[in-house]
Amino acid sequence: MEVIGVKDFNEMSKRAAQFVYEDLVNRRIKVMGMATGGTPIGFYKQLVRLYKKGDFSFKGIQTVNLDEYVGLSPENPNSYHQYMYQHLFQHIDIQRDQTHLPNGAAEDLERECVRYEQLIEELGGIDLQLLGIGENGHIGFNEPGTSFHSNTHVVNLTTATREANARYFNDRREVPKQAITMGIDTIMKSKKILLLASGKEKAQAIYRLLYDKVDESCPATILQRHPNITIIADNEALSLVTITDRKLN
Ligand SMILES: O=P(O)(O)OC[C@H]1O[C@](O)(CO)[C@@H](O)[C@@H]1O
Repeated sequence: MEVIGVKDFNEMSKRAAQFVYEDLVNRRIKVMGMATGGTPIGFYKQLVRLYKKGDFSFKGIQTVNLDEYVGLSPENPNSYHQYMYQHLFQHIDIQRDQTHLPNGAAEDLERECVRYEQLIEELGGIDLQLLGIGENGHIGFNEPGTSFHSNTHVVNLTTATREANARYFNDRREVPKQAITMGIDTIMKSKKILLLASGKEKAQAIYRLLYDKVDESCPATILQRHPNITIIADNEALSLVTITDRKLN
């Protein structure tokens, strides 16, 4: 595991975009796992900037997102479909059939989970998965207590997660109670993982990810067992981490 410490959100976003862009340009990524939330917004902005400066094409690349809210159609402004369109897809040369997210509005959610898991397999698996981290150590929408053996599944969101995400909705009562998320096993099968963290609210989760016993009560601890993971985090998120454990920027 490599931990790269940077000054702030802006540096984290730039560093992460360079990291991914290099892999894209060198054709090390065919299938890229995308994340949503506040953390990767700067990353997407920087990735678009690099894309616009260079001559890289997204032709041949497929994207798969970690999760989507249950009950929101892809057209809903709060859906992760719209998030991805707004922050990335509309700015790059990628066609609709190259981008994949779970359908939170599917009639049969169980079947949708199976379809999504199979799709990832059929694409050949994820070459690079981008991750954020929840304050309680969740990854994707895998809340504490989720089995490490889980595949794509429906989750009941905790009150804490709904509260944390309420800032994106007009009314907190609109925050869905469920989501479809890749499971922990789905995430762990990715060939490479890049996790981003910014802000003091994430310090405890990063500390637990690095030092706690691997246990389902903190989903992110499983990442200690991933063979190829890089963490890019800012000073506040790394404030509980000893200096020798970071590669300083
Ligand atoms: O980046 P944020 O907005 O702090 O969210 C952290 C995590 O929470 C989620 O948005 C889910 O609540 C994850 O997708 C994300 O990794």
